[in-house]
Amino acid sequence: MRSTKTIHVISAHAEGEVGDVIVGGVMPPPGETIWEQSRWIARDQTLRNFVLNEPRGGVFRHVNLLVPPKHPDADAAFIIMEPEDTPPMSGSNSICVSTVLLDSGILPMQEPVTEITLEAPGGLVRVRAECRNGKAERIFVQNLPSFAERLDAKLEVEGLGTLTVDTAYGGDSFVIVDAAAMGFRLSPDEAHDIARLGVRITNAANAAFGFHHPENPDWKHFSFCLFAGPVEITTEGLRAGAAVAIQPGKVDRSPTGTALSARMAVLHARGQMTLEDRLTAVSLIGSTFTGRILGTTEVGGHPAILPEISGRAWITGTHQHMLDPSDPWPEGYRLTDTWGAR
Ligand SMILES: O=C(O)[C@H]1NCC[C@@H]1O
Repeated sequence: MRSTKTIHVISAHAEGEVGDVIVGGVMPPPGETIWEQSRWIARDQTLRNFVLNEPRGGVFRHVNLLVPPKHPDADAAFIIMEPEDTPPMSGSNSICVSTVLLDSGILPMQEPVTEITLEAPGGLVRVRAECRNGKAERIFVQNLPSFAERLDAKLEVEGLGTLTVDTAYGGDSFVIVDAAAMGFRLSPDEAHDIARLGVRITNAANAAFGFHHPENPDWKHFSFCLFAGPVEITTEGLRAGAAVAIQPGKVDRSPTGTALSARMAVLHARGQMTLEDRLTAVSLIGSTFTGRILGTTEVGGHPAILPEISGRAWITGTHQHMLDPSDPWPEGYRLTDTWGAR
């Protein structure tokens, strides 16, 4: 056996969505801040290609690189690599990272509750983990300040006509469409159509509006399209289906923590969700994240909420990714049969 790289990974999923964690074998990238380091990873592409492309990755995989924190309050920091983007924050990935840090012993666990602070590229996120018998059973993440951007905007999508959409930020940028108005019940058999249409809607919103974050001028595009199900009132709070199309064309298996945060910001802006409410988002595979609004704030003078999301993650294995120097595809490859719903 010979290898010019050995990258140590603990694999995990959060409510169905894969979020692997690189725990060794990669030096921290250059940059004064975690955001700058994440921009370096996004520009350089070498690590992204190595772990995300086939034969080591696939379109379903997200990979997180642990790096030493820059902020004095942070216990750990991570850079998120998604199929096409290297985003400010991610709900499922932050839940996977927290679970791997605690369940594998990288950070000490205290039962019944462990509190840690993580530094995501977009900022600090406080994490509370409910822990029992050495397992972080539920992770609560205080996500980045989230805000509604446009409400009831008109968006022309070729072949679909004029759609009424909301746009919002929940740690990442969303176009939000009404699932029922698009003809979806949000059942698993609709995944391919949701992926395909979602990418068209995201691309149309990028062409028509572009995204603007008042404090992060680098994040200029919409990453995702959320197909939002109707909000039902149950004895346990509010409940709604959620399916998120991820570039280049797949559906999040989890209910998407950033989407839940974005949706809570929109519901709050419309006066349809208060600080007393809980909103449970249900994914196409029936998994759930639950959210609440901890308070209100401002982002660059824009009204925003402080969201908390919670969900569960499980470790699925460990890998040592290697590169034989004679491998003709050191950066791997992507083909459109699986890389993007057509
Ligand atoms: O939960 C989330 O926010 C994420 N899931 C995969 C894509 C998003 O970043």
